[in-house]
Amino acid sequence: LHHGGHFSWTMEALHLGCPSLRTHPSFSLKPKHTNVAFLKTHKTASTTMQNLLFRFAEHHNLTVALPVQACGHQFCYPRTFSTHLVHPHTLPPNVVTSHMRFNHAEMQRLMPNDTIYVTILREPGSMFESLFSYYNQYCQSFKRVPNGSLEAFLDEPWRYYRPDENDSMYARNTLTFDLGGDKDHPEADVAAYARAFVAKTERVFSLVMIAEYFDESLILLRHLLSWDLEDMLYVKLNMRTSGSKHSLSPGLPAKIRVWNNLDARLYDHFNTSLWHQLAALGPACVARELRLLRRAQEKLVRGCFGGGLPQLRSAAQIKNKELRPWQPSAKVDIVGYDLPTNTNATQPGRMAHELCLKLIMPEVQYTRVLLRSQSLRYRRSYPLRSPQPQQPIRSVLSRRQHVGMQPMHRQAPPPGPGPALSPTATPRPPGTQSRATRVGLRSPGPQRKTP
Ligand SMILES: Nc1ncnc2c1ncn2[C@@H]1O[C@H](COP(=O)(O)OS(=O)(=O)O)[C@@H](OP(=O)(O)O)[C@H]1O
Repeated sequence: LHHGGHFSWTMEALHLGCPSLRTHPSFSLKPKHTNVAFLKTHKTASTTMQNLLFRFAEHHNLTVALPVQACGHQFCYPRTFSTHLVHPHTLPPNVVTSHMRFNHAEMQRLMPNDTIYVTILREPGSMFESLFSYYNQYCQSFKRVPNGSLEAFLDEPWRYYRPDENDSMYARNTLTFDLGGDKDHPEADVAAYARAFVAKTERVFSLVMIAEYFDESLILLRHLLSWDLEDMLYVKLNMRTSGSKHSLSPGLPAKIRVWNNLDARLYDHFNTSLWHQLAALGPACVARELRLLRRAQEKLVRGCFGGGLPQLRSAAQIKNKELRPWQPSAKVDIVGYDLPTNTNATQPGRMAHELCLKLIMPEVQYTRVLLRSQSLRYRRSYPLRSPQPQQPIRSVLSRRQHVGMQPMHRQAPPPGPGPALSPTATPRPPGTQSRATRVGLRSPGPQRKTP
């Protein structure tokens, strides 16, 4: 997959008249941009995107900033991101992509100066329906609603919604919140606030992808980062079964937009700007790249699964535990995939099997695998350090906070003891407290997969 792809892909694209390739004939020689911060927003196809970035990072031997174990697989969301939430074995990073509440200043301290910032948004109607279904057992605003009715919630949202309680960020303007904004900005000057917030987001993020146009967004991303076609391949992750989805009755999408007014403005703005960027690339170029991308995708899927995509399965049906996606509650089915048992035999070697496995590996497991491999690499590069007993989390944090005031990307990995925070811990079931919670590191809400 990774042999000769860049050349043939670039030659094909050259025939398309893609402007960036015409004006930069040396495109194929341009090095890939490898410092990327992807803000993983909620329910926006961000897990599919994260998986693509994890695979890219592994393939190119890059470092991915991952959360300290006390944060789980995300940077202690919904706390605002801070560099002391980054695992020391994952420094200095090239890529960051785990869930966080965005904080530009802290990201600048963490990431190299030439980092390209990317995020993804989704149409508010389908996004809110997904949030409402996924978090119906966690988010109090949703739990209060009789019969779990989305219609009832949207008829009188203020009856059920409490802006300051745990998990309220899933119930209103979730995108704005994830981007670091004020989800409950007062109505009086909300239009001015929205304009300023959109402008600020545009200044920081070089590309805002749109979930409905995922492949088109990937093409823009490919051009932005000078990546290869092979780097953009994916299979969809973290989908609900059709039985877990509710179609929106007429009138609901409009109510959702009013309730999530800041997110709706963000979406409208960046959806328009996505199409401007695609127009600048040229419709013929985009159409051809889409065809090439999808053709390559089919080839990959055939290679991995011996035909089309394997049948989607609910978590309980998936034999390999490493491939079971996290389930938010008994009421929602998140589907995943199983690798055919004969994959090893049909592939030329272990690398291919590994690639197929990673392609469908859910977020929680992949984060754990990556932390383990990066910790190993870290220890190998400092072989003289002797193993130390586990330190209390508070002292680890104070050491890292002490390291604190420097930009982290300019530092060597901090010397000293081995991991105080084991990379092998499993995610905690909802509602249970970790030791870190008791020392005050964790977020206010219960520890679980996506929140
Ligand atoms: N490639 C692509 N294109 C469009 N949509 C996609 C794609 N991949 C995943 N999905 C859909 O994204 C939803 C899951 O989003 P996230 O992975 O961001 O969710 S999470 O917050 O990390 O749990 C989830 O939506 P719902 O099924 O409506 O819940 C997925 O079906």
